[in-house]
Amino acid sequence: MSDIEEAVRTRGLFKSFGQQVAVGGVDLVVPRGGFAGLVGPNGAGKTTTLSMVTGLLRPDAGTILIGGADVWRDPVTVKARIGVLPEGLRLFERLSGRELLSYNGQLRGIPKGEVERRAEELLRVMDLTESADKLVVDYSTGMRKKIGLAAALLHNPAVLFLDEPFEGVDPVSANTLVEVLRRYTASGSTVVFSSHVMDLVERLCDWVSVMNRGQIVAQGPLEAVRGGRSLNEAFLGLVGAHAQSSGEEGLSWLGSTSA
Ligand SMILES: Nc1ncnc2c1ncn2[C@@H]1O[C@H](COP(=O)(O)OP(=O)(O)OP(=O)(O)O)[C@@H](O)[C@H]1O
Repeated sequence: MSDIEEAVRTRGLFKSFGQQVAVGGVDLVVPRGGFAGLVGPNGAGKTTTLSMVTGLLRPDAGTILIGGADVWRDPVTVKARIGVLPEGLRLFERLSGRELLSYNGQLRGIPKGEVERRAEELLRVMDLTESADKLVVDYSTGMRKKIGLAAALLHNPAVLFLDEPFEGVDPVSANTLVEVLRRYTASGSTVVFSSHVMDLVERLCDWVSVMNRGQIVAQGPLEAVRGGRSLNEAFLGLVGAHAQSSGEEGLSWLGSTSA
């Protein structure tokens, strides 16, 4: 794949926190127009990788290109191209949903009338019109994810990064998010999202990167990574989860009461 066809390309990405190597030389690739899942067990380094890729955390070493532009050398170009739904979702809580979108649009330099038009459409598609004037602090988890996604989409980015977008989201809201994301990728844009939910990744993604202990252990088209198994089976094999789950030896005290 040439750099032109790659929406995201990291080389030798590295980050440690003291003695802890969080990301140990990652070459992440996501093809343009792909719907990509970044999966891995807790602590694998997904959030640290996405934070560096989106310009939120400076790498110790390595390079990151988004659509061929270097994230840390050319941050203005890259930030205009990307949308981010970060982990923990720190939003401006004292704004209403509508104000949040309006504020984001103005920060992005989009003309006011256009911001209003896009914001109303996004609120409608996300089923948030009735709550548009409520403060974000009073939103539920699912509503926060939806308004966060709306804010990340408002400037029509070429690449959208989502850290655990479906966590804590009910099936109805998850369905709305999926529909919006499908529509977005159908037009040639790229989505990269991290998740623990293999079924969802299998259903949505055409490209998968599997991380374990700060490394990419498998990466490519979904079918190739699965290799004829379910993604969950392939994942457990890749991250060595069978070896870790020595349930028969430990926890002998658990479940032994007979009250
Ligand atoms: N700010 C930090 N300071 C110290 N250690 C950190 C920090 N951020 C992450 N780490 C460590 O780096 C490793 C990777 O963490 P990271 O949050 O990137 O994993 P993850 O794959 O996103 O995990 P999860 O699926 O649990 O969210 C972990 O061992 C974590 O403890």
